[in-house]
Amino acid sequence: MTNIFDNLADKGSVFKDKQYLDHRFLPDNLPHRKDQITGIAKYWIEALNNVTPSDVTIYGKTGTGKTAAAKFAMKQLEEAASNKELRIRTEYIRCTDYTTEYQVIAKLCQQMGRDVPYRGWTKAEVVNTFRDILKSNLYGNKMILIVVLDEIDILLKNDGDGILYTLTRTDNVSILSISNYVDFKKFIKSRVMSSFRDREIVFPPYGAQQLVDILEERSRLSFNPETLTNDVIPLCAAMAAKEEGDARYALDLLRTAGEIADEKESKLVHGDYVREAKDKIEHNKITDLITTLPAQQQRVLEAILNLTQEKEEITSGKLYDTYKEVSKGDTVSYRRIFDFINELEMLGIISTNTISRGRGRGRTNIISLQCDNDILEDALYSI
Ligand SMILES: Nc1ncnc2c1ncn2[C@@H]1O[C@H](COP(=O)(O)OP(=O)(O)OP(=O)(O)O)[C@@H](O)[C@H]1O
Repeated sequence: MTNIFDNLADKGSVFKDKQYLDHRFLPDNLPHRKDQITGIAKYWIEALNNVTPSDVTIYGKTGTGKTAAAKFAMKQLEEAASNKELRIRTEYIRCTDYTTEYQVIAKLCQQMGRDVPYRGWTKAEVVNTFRDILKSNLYGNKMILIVVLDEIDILLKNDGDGILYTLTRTDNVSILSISNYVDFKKFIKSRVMSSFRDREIVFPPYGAQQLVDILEERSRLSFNPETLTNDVIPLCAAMAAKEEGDARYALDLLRTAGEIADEKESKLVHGDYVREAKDKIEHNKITDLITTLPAQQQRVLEAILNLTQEKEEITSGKLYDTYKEVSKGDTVSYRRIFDFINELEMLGIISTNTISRGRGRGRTNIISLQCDNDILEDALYSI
């Protein structure tokens, strides 16, 4: 009997190797980021002269290549250092995974070979262990450690600026911070700012033509030859350029369009599949967002959906009445509904508009849905 996997594997694919479209893949060449990578290298070159480099901060919107450029520079520095037999270490931490100072320092200790638990010790014990590791490497040349803190804004928001205080007060440590927000320094108090004299590098959004270059390079690695029709890459690039020049979104569009071609058993990826891919990505994004909302918030959305389908004008009073019906007695207070409305508006799922009813009759907030009814319905009823 033939194995079920043989049949599926035989179907053929437009992909040669899909891993090259994965977010985690680090290409050997990053088009249009030479200036930024050279910018990092100009500060880090100090390490090759056995001097601790200045701290560096890189800013840019999502998908502008900050992580990729930082990792690329790390690899290059390690290579250059190994040729010179210098003791330079670079350590990368994603602050969405390690959200407190304790966790970051513990992770650094672990990455440098010391078994430190993620809880149970005091902060002082972890920090002392970290400093010991750095000192114990101090024979011959000193060891320079470059710590890359990706999405540092999350860490600072969650746990304050203690991490920067500790790292800036540890000898031979240089920090590279990566942030999506230019104003992340509002989380840093002056006692820390005085020793955190960072150099800043900005990553601008990619333009459509730059995204074409990036996609062309990645598609050569990941797709079989002559499987993309001419309009596919320019379309992905144009759509992603509109979404604030986000290369990650451009790659997602390209990969999803390829997957749609495989699903349809087509030997070619067509422009139409890119449009389908856009809807599919949007659909998945909204579904993910809605399915992870707290249950009461989902009931509020269900009430908004019901009223929208009945073509009702949605005021907060009417919404609260419908919400009570939907949630069958298990309700939150009328006041709490306003917090929910604000949160849903921040997520971009709904919008509110204040209108005046005419003299003496006050002002009313009208709520409207900002996402497709069908997508919302699918998401709410799939929970
Ligand atoms: N110049 C480039 N050449 C090739 N691929 C790129 C380039 N810039 C970004 N990419 C790719 O786009 C994706 C997103 O890039 P990256 O993660 O570096 O963005 P980011 O700015 O760190 O985004 P975020 O702030 O969301 O973390 C990755 O898969 C990366 O390999």
